[in-house]
Amino acid sequence: MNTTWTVLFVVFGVLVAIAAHSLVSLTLASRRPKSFPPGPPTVPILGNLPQLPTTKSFVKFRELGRQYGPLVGLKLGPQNMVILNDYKAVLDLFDRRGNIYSSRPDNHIANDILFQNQVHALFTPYGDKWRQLRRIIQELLRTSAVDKLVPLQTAESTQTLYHLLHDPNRWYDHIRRYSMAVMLASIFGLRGASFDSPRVKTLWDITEQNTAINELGATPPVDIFPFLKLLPDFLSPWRIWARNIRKDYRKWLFGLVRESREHSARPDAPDCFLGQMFRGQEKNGLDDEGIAYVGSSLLEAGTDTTASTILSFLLAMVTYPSCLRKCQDEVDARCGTLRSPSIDDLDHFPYIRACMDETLRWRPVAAGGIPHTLTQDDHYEGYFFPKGTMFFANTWSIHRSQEFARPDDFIPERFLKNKFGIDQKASGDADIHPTQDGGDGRRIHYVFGAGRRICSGQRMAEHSLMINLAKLVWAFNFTAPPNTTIDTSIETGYEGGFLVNPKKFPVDITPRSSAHAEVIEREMKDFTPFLDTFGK
Ligand code: HEM
Repeated sequence: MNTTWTVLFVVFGVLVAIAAHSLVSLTLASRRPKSFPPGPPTVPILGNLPQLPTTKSFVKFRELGRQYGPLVGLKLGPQNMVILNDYKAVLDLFDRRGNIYSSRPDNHIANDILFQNQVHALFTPYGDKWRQLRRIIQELLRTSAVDKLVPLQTAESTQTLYHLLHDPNRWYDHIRRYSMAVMLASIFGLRGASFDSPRVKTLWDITEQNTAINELGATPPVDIFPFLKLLPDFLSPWRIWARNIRKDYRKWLFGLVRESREHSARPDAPDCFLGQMFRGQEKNGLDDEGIAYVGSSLLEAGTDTTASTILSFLLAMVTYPSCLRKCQDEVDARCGTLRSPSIDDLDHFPYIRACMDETLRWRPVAAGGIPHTLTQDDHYEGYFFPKGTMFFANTWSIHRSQEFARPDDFIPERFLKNKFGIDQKASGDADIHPTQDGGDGRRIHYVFGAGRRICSGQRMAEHSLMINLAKLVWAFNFTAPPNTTIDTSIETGYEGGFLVNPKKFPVDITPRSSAHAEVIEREMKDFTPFLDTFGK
C-alpha cells in the first residue's frame, strides 16, 4: 500500500469512528435519564420526537398526563423535558424554587437571529440582562402607571363598540384592532384608528410571522440537534426566513420609534412608555436600540393574548346564551340605557368577572405554557432533574383538573362558588383582582404563567378584559345565525401556534336597542378629542 492510500485509509477510519461515536452518544442521550418522570418509550436519537404533534401539543400532553401521572418526562433528542400537568408541581417548582426554575431554553432562532444581544424579555435567559429588562418592565407596568391607562382602554373600547355598530361583519378585526391600538398608544403614544391603517396591519403581519416561526415544528429542531446550525444557507431555508423576518421587523420597529419621537414633540402629545424609557436612559442603562426592543416585546406580549381572550369570550357568549343574559342583567341593573359601563362599575360585576376568569380557564391563550429551564440539578418527589431540563406548565391540563367539574363546559359560576369565590370580595374594592390565590399559594388560573417569569402585564390585561367584556354585553346581542353550528373545539375551532386563537365563527351582532346605539354614538364623540391626541 502506498502512502496516499494509507492516509486515505486512516482519514476514512477516523471519520467512521467519529460518526459511530456521535451515533452512540446521540442514542444514549436520547434515553430518559435515571429517576426521571415516566413517559412513553423513546426511540434512538430522536427520543419522543416522533410521538409529539407539531401543533397544539398541549392536548397530547394532557393525554400523557392521564396515562403517566402529573409529571411526564419526555426526550426531544438529547433534550430533557418535563410536563407539569397539575398546579401543585408548578407551585412547588416555579413559585417556590423560582431561583433555579426561571430560565428559558436555548432558542437559536429567537436569540441568535431575530432578537440578537438578548433584547427580548420573553426569550432572554435568567441572568443579569433579564433582571435589567424585567426591572424596567415592572416599573413601566407598576400598579399606579397601569391604572393611568384606564381612560385609554375605555376610549378604545368605546371605539370598538362604534366599529361594531357601523360595520359588524368585521367584528373579528375590530376586536384585534382594540388590543393593538391600546398597546400602540401606551407604548409608542401612537394611534391605531382602524384595522386597515398601515400601522395596525403591518403590526399584525409582523406578529403573525414571529408567532409562525416560533411554532414547534415550523423549523428544523436546531436547538435539539445543534449540528443543523452548521448547514449552509441553501440547505437551511428556515435561516433565510428568520433573517427576512428580522430585516422587516427592524425596519418596522425603528420606523415606529421615529414616528413616536416626532409625535411626542406635539404640545398635546400624551406620555408613553417609550418616552419614559428615553427620559430614564441614564438610570435604566439601555441604549436606543434596547429601548425600541422593550417597546416591541411589550407590544407583542400584550396584543394577540388580549385579543384572543376577548374573542374566546364572544365565542362562549354565542354558545352559552344564558350566560350572556346573566351578564346583561348585571350591567343593566347598574347602568340602564343612559350610559355604558365605566371602570367605576367593574367591581359591581362579579358575574362578568367570573366570566373573564372562566374564559381564561376554558381557553387559555398560551395553553401549553411558555417553557422554563432549570439552571442546576434538582430533586423533587423522588425524581431527579438534570440542569438544563425544560419544563412546561401545561395550563390546558391544570385548568381541566378534578377541581373543575365538567371542565370542557363554560361555567362561570365555578368562579363564584369555589375557593377562589369572588362574589364576596368584589364589593367595592378598588383592586380588580383582590386575591391571587385560594389561600395555599394556588393561583386562580395559570394562564399568566407562574414564578419569576410570570406575566408582567396581568393587571393591564385584566383591565382591558373587564372593560371590554362589560361594554360588549351592555351594547350588543351576540347570536348564532339560524342553521349554523358553532365550533368551539380547541382542535378544530381554533388556530394552532405558539398562542391559540378562535377561528372566525358565525355570529350576528346587533345593538340591544336604539337607545344603546345612541349612547355609543355620543360616547364616541366625547372620546374623540382624547383619542386624537395620539394622532390619526
Ligand atoms: C390575556 C392577556 C395575557 C396573557 C394570557 C399573558 C400570558 C403570559 C404568559 C403565559 C407569559 C409567560 C409566563 C411564564 O413564563 O411563566 C407571559 C409573559 C409576559 N407577558 Fe403576558 N400575557 C397577557 C398580556 C400581557 C400584556 C398586556 C403585557 C404587557 C403590557 C404582557 C407582558 C408580558 C411580558 C413582558 C412577559 C415576559 C415575562 C418574562 O419572561 O420575564 N402580557 N404572559
